[in-house]
Amino acid sequence: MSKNDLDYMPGFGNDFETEALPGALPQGQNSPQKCAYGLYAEQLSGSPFTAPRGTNERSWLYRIRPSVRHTKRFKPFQLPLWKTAPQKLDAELPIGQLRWDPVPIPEEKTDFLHGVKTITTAGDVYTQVGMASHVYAFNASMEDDHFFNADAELLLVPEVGSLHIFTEMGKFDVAPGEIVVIPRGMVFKVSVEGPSRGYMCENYGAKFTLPDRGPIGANCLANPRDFKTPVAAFEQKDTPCRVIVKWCGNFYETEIPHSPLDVVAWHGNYTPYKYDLATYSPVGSILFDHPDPSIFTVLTAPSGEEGTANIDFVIFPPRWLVAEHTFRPPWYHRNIMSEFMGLIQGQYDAKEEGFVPGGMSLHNMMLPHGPDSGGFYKASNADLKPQKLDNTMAFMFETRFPQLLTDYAAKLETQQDNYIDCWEDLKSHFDGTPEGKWD
Ligand SMILES: O=C(O)Cc1cc(O)ccc1O
Ligand SMILES: [Fe+2]
Repeated sequence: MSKNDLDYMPGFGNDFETEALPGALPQGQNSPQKCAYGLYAEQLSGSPFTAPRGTNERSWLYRIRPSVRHTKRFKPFQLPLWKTAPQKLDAELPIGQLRWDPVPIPEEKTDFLHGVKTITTAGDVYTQVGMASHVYAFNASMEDDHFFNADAELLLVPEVGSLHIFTEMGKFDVAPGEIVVIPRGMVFKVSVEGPSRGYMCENYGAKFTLPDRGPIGANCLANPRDFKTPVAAFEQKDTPCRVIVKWCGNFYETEIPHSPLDVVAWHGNYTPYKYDLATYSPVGSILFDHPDPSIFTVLTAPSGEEGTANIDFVIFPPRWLVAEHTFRPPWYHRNIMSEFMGLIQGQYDAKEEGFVPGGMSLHNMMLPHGPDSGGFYKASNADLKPQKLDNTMAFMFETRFPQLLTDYAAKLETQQDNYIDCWEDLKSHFDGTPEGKWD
């Protein structure tokens, strides 16, 4: 392999092409009678063959062995804390509002797959709608184990520790502050240097794409060139390996005598990619009032119904607050969409205390929420000069479906029993006068 096998190509949804050995990628056709280097040609389809051009996704992989040689007989594999929708709604479990402190990172040797714990599931994997919100916490690399998820596209949001991800289509380094998206069906393994923690969204539905910008125009928000797809990289390893598969909520393993990461060249538009959240160019209110948080959407997974996302991935990045005569933090609200939030860094402006990096909150369909009492009084009395919100990076997995809690999440010892009390000190200021009473 060349020393540049950790290189990236810019662009979102481009038709890329890349080869780790010169001449490995056929030119002018997909299926030569015999491929260079004796490789096998294989198509990986991310959309039905007949999807409209704008959503048609597939890649051609040129590999040492075809994927059918990377899956032998399957036997069941257990990952009991990684759950899948549909879950039955357990009347004993709370619906929210809920908040948790960070999950501890295990001390015993734990790899990525065993580090995933499901917090909520939504929709239905069998009909390819909905999602799951997970946390991961682990400390060991997958050496000879590999994984692919037939159920979902994966969006990983690291909070502690960089992830080194070797996919069929190339290698990534993903640091906290960056995100990575791995398409449904793609084989990969995750390596780490030490304790690692973050969040993960499983998208059972249509792939994440960039939101339309409407009147914002052709620039800002997440710009396509800031998305990075790796160049081809492969390993030729003829020692025992395992492939673990997630398929309709069950896990299976299969043992093979070689590495499945053997793609020497590829071309196409069905690819993994990473994105640095610091390159997001937020657009906001520059005179008064507070826009809906959809203005901070990084990626959206459409549901088929216009404007109603299966999932929106939204961030709350560092930014200037300049609105005049305005209550600047999030307003109080109830929402038909369900909001799972996490914090990658610093503080969130609606919750200065209690919501810490690695923690999470759940504000489910139609359940009221908004700034805690401290935040409300501070913002109501603030001097409204321009203010820079620094040292902050929160995010939201927002879905049109109710997010059902797992038993694990409901019983997690880091759940804050007193979360609901953060609104306890919001008083009535109504005394019949237009000024109200504020003492
Ligand atoms: O609940 C939250 O904190 C997320 C959020 C932020 C905001 O500015 C407006 C609405 C909203 O749901
Ligand atoms: Fe909200």
